[in-house]
Amino acid sequence: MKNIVLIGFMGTGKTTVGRLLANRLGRPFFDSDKKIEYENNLSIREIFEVYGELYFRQQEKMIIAKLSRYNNAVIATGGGVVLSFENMNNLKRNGVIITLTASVETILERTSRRNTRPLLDDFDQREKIVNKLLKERAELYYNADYSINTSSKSLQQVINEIMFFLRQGGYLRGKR
Ligand SMILES: Nc1ncnc2c1ncn2[C@@H]1O[C@H](COP(=O)(O)OP(=O)(O)OP(=O)(O)O)[C@@H](O)[C@H]1O
Ligand SMILES: O=C(O)C1=C[C@@H](O)[C@@H](O)[C@H](O)C1
Ligand SMILES: [Mg+2]
Repeated sequence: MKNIVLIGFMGTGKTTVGRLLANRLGRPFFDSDKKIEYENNLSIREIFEVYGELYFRQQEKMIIAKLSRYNNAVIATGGGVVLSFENMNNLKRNGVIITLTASVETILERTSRRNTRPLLDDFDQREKIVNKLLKERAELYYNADYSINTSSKSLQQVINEIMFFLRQGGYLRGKR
């Protein structure tokens, strides 16, 4: 069975929704950011600080290539996974791609809860940075089989909407 792959901007809920969805479906869950942290024995923040973003993107490519070879998994990706065609080609080969979106306001609120995202470190400029990155990436996030706006939706509502799409699309082969 195909992997279910969540893409989308920081704070749209990929990690949280992915874990819950995997539980619901009884499938294994992988988060590419978490995998990179584990394999490097460093946090994303430390990787950016010590080795820089380019190194992080290389690590991300390697991990995405590995995860794409799995079957039947739920995969939450990092917000910048769409920046590489190679990543998206790998993920699409054996995956159904779902984009999570959210309003700028929602993104700012959700990403301020924990300061784990080095690209949003400059607190005074966060709104500007989010708007800039969203503009640069908006089109790339359309590169999906389905898209859900998660603003003002509960986690349960998001999961239910994904489940509906997966059933309709025949991606669950009759499983609940
Ligand atoms: N639908 C939702 N309603 C309320 N809170 C949510 C919702 N989705 C996610 N959250 C919360 O928003 C925060 C960010 O979510 P999460 O870390 O899953 O985002 P992400 O897309 O994985 O971000 P990143 O790209 O940085 O990894 C978490 O505190 C999570 O609990
Ligand atoms: O949007 C991005 O470029 C990022 C999102 C996070 O998931 C992490 O992958 C990292 O902080 C970079
Ligand atoms: Mg995440």
